[in-house]
Amino acid sequence: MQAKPFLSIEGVDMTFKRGAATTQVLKGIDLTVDKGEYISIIGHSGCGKSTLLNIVAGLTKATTGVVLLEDKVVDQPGPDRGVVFQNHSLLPWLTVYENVALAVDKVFGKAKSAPERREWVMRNLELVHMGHARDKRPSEISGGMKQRVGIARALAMEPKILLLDEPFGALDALTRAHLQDQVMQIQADLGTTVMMITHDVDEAVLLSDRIVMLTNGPSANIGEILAVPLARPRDRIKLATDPIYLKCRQAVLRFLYERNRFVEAA
Ligand SMILES: Nc1ncnc2c1ncn2[C@@H]1O[C@H](COP(=O)(O)OP(=O)(O)OP(=O)(O)O)[C@@H](O)[C@H]1O
Repeated sequence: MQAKPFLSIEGVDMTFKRGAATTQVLKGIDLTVDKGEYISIIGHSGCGKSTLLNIVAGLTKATTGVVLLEDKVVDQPGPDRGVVFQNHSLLPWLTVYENVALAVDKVFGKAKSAPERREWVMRNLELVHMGHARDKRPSEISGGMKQRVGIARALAMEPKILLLDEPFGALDALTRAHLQDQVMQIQADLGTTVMMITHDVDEAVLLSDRIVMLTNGPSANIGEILAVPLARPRDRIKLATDPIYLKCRQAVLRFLYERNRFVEAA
């Protein structure tokens, strides 16, 4: 008998209704993700990437179809799915430590003692190298640092899967590269399963085990899935001339700019 998939998206359609108008955004999405896999979702603006991630997060209910995480139906948000958005969602009146502690207390309030929870908050801040800024408020740290705290907060809930919605999209190129390396390191250390939305072809190839390419909407579906057979750990400088890297990069570019060229809606 075949093993059950870790995450399974089955026959997902999504139609939004506004008054008499209806728009079908996603049509017939089927995807399975293995435990420990790093999956990227790529596609042109407005094709439905965030909608798909929100359905997996339990923030949006699919019109038809089902999402199963370890065989359990996803029908609401839960701590087994840690979500990080492009723009950090830290509470501005709390410190870095308190932002993470809020999530930890909510999830582990009963299971861990107060000292254990404090140690766990700090361990997760250290994981993203933010322990030194524990007493700062979000307004006192950079955009990249805020994203790192957001990642620490998501990881501190010990989610089964990390859902990243363009987590590096608002960052400058150097900060972005630094954070990509950190996320790769964390994933190698913890074996986290990740589903990440990105617009960035190099980011998708560098980080992913597989790249899921969505066709243009309306009624977007999965046009192609590309396996990225690059050994880990991955080094961005060495990969810049690696023939497998270049071949994967070209395959994604071809999909996006030849077969599914972006057409701006009228
Ligand atoms: N709550 C909603 N109500 C109505 N339409 C929506 C809603 N959420 C998303 N849409 C529409 O669904 C389509 C897909 O949006 P979505 O944000 O999922 O795309 P995306 O691929 O993530 O875009 P981008 O790359 O620009 O972030 C868009 O046309 C958007 O206007």
